[in-house]
Amino acid sequence: MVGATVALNDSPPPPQLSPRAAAAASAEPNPSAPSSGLDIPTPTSIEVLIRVRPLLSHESDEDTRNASSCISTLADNRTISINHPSKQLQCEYDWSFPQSSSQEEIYDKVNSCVNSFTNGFNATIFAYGQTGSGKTHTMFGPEGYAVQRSTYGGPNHAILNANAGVIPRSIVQIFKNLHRKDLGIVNVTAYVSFVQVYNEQLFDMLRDPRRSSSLEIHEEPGQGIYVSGLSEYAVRNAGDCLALVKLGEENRAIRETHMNTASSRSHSLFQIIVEQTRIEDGAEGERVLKSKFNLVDLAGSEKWDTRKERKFNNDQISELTNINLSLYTLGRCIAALAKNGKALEKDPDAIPVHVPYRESKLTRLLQDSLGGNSKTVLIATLSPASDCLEESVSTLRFADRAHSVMTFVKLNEKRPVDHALVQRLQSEVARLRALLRDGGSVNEADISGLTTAPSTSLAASPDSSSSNEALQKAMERITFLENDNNALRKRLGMPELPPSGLGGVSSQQAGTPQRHTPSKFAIVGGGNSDDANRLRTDGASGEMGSGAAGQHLIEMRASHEKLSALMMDIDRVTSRFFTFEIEEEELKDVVTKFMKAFRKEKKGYLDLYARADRDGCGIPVRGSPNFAGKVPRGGGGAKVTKLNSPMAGPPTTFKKENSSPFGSSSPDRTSVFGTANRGGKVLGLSGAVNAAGSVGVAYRIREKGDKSKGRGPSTVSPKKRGKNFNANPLNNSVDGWIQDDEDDEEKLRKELKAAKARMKKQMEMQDWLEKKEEKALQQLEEEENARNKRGSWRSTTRS
Ligand SMILES: Nc1ncnc2c1ncn2[C@@H]1O[C@H](COP(=O)(O)OP(=O)(O)OP(=O)(O)O)[C@@H](O)[C@H]1O
Repeated sequence: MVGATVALNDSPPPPQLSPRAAAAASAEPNPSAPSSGLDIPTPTSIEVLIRVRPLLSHESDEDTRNASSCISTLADNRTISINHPSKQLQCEYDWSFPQSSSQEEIYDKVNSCVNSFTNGFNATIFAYGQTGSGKTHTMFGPEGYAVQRSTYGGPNHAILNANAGVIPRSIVQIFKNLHRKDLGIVNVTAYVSFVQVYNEQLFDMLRDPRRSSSLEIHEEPGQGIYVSGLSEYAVRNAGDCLALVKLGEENRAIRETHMNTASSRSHSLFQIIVEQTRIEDGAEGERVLKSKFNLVDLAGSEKWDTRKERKFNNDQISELTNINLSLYTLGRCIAALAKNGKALEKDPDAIPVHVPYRESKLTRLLQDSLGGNSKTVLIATLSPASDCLEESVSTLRFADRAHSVMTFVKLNEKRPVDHALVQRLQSEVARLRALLRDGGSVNEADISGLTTAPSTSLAASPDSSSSNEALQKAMERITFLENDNNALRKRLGMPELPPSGLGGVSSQQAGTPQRHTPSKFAIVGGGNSDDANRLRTDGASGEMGSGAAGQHLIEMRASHEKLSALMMDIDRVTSRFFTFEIEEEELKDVVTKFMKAFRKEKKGYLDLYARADRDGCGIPVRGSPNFAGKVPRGGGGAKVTKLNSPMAGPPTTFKKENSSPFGSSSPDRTSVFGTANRGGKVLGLSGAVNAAGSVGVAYRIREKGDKSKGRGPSTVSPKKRGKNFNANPLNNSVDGWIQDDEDDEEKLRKELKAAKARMKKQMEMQDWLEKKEEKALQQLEEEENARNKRGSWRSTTRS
């Protein structure tokens, strides 16, 4: 359990909050801080909140369950206390909510996660707990929680009732944030999707109420994990979003069980993706942020009760088995991730154990949230009833493990190339070249305005040796600018320019105590392309000038190229794994090999930087006072912008249909600002409402590969999408096609037959699962022991 835990009875001694976890928790990125450096993943532990709901009347009813309340929270708001004749236990988490907690109090504790999301970080909030323990109540609100939608659809018109849960509250906060004037947001688009995992199959909750077309999960480099075929609705305001939540809830698989009159039989994932462009005061150029927010309401775990077995029909058996199976896999993933976190803490080169994400749809869907790039909060819900004690302890154990899991949070930022800056750098290089050719000296004023370049003083001096020194520095500076310029050109997709040669001198020339003239430079490089090529070749073989910076840059460039090649190799082999061309073992072997080479090369690269720094080349290096937080690339201290970020987005395009029944089809209606304001000023909010009074929300569909299509709902063919597909999610009546009853009956009969055939197996599986869980945990222990003995292999906890 987190922090100090007092074990009162038979519970094992509590693990303390690890130093690494504590450090990581304090190292959590500050979303409102300037972006620089936040694209470096920050290890952050999953935040664990526990909520104990009140005892319900049917639980305490003497004629039915006659249960008493045996779980409470202590005044420190962290400790959960179990007080039952068979078990006494106290354990501490990040926060524990007492039975009397309001929905608002719960939300207040996750609000920072919502703010992180709107500031460009991926975030996840998920509710876990026994069936009937209050997950849906916490995430959505109790049945009938009223959310008023505005006719105008502005964020402040979405009025929540006090019972509204985390999801509706988050939505309102998200749109409030996106409309803040001080964040420099000039354009923003928000997409919403809602998917459920029912019987190990994925269904679109917004367009497939009858669960007729199951969807597949895919992963592609640069895009992460996504559900192919899932509709993503472009929402303009909180009102749109809340209407979709409500619709999705209506389409969720629920059933009355002995524990809950409306028990969710599927795991649901409500996802919001926000793509925003910001232009901040005083910042160079615009930033594009793209972040994902996952709000997950899991189906509840439930023990197989043999006394009630007879009352279960085939569907129930199938649901229960699948729910338990996926939660069991979730538990194993959490256990493996927790082990990896602890092992890495002890030994950074520890070999991670396998995390079985692929063994269930749920864990595959949540892979990023559990061990990837996401700030994650777990809300574990408990019933205080004495007859739920066993399940409650099991939930607490799960929560405890979850807290040891590290995710790696980073800002999902893309800084589009600033063409003006490139132009300025190019003309700066040209100007410096001209100055040198004319035999003039270069002084500080000549290079003003280039804040990212090395700040070498180039004051002119009548003394020939110091002027030679100044010249040397000027040449180093030119090399720097040329490299920087080429790095920018590369990002623009433009061909690299050959080195002019002005930035490098031979050892002989460097030692010449005379002012360099244009003709001298012509000997080295002279700006003509042949010479430039020669220079590059010479440089690569180490003959290029003895100017320290020139030499360092050549070596660093070579090292950088090797590192890039290794990264590409790793990327290639990983892609092959995801396309099932190679097995996990092979992946591990190859990656181990590459990582070894990579580490070695990286060390050399950092050493080069250190040497360069020592030699006074003005290149910031880790540990030196001028290091800004990351190793510069492209041969200098210029600010590095990560273009190859995972925010490349799904392979989708957005298309609007003129004939859309969703009201206006103006091209701006997908923007939260509702205006054609890309890069311009915000003109206001769009609040198009169609004649029927339902807000029109267009959507796009994620497809595998790059054949994505955006569609207007009116163009979707019922046959293509399945006959029960609801084409218009916000129209309450299912518009479209008429059911073919006979076909359905036949289909149902077949399904029933198949379910019967599976039933026996599933019941056996139930027993087998419990045994397997024990075995898996034992195996993890063994693996950890073996790993401690074995050599070193460093990796992340990602599977
Ligand atoms: N904090 C709470 N205060 C009052 N009632 C609550 C609270 N939490 C849950 N309940 C009530 O308990 C019952 C079960 O809650 P809920 O449906 O949210 O459970 P669940 O964990 O989502 O169950 P399942 O996994 O079966 O879907 C509901 O009637 C709900 O209104």
